[in-house]
Amino acid sequence: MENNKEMRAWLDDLNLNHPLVIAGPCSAETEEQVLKIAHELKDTDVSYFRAGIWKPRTRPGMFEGVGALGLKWLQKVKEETGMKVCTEVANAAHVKLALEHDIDLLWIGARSTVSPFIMQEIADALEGTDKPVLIKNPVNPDLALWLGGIERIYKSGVQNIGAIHRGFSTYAKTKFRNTPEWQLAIEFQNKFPDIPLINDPSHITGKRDMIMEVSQEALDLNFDGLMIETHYDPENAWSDAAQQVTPETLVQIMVDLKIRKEGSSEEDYNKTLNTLRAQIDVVDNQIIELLGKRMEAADGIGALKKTKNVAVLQNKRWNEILGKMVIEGEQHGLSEEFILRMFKAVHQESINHQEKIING
Ligand SMILES: O=C(O)C(=O)C[C@]1(C(=O)O)C=C[C@@H](O)C=C1
Repeated sequence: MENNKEMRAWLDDLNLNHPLVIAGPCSAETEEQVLKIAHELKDTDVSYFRAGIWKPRTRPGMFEGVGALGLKWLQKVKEETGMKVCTEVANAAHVKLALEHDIDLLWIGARSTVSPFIMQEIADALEGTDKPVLIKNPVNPDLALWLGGIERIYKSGVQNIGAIHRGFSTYAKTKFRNTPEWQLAIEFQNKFPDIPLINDPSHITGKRDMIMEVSQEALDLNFDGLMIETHYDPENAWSDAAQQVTPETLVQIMVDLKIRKEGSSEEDYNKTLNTLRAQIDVVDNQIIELLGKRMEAADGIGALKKTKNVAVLQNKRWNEILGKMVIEGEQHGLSEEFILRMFKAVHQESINHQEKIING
């Protein structure tokens, strides 16, 4: 699969002057609930009304969605509000039913994207459809698996394609429900700049009061749109109650979000930008030179350890370095998270160098 300008045609054809907005409840609960939310979203920036009807839940016995009945409610939303509608599909039977009910856009969830077998089954069922199909990232931060899933759908003749970034599972406790790992989204855009990329702040944050900040970060990183779970009574929603916002809050978020331009043609801006970029280029070269010097010293240590048969890993020394660098970093406005990530990478490179020498 190669990047291709046509991949974003379905989005460009909407001619929006704002990011694409997909909103609606996590789950369709009742016909009244679906229609009430849809009417509240009707005259807003929302282009696609969403509602989950087949819900993949972590444990059995939880509310697993109303099933095919919900497709009729989505059809009613279309008739009554004129909004396009969308839902998640997780197997060939879902695809068949969704297409039969003329659902306008389908998405594939993170728990499906992890499985090449289920992705192939869904791809085969979608063959040749002109409905846009959006593929959520797999639960684990694996860009190749995400792209592989998209490729399966694309290869079955689905031209109108897109991706949803919903964050990634992690064992570590973080402030997110699913950590965004923004680097992965950036890499995605570098490889496929024309596949529309939609951010899902609801699943990334798991908390409604963080949705604004994550949505803004997504727009700052050139995302094409947002999918935000919306319910008139979030606290009493049948699923994901903590992360849904009311239609009023959604409208306010859309007003408050700053939409960034790709660049500016103003001369002053470009002059200053170029000066600052030149500074960055100089510093980047210095960093590389210094890292090279650091590795030369590590090579020396490796050679020395080889003569005395001493282990490469020296945890006491390593912890001293980390502790000192975190404090030093703080004094230079560098976050602990960054310092830890950076020095762990430096340490690993040093170990790799020494391994070569000691076992060479
Ligand atoms: O000080 C050492 O013994 C080293 O091998 C250097 C170094 C480092 O790169 O800073 C690398 C490996 C050890 O775990 C500790 C520190």
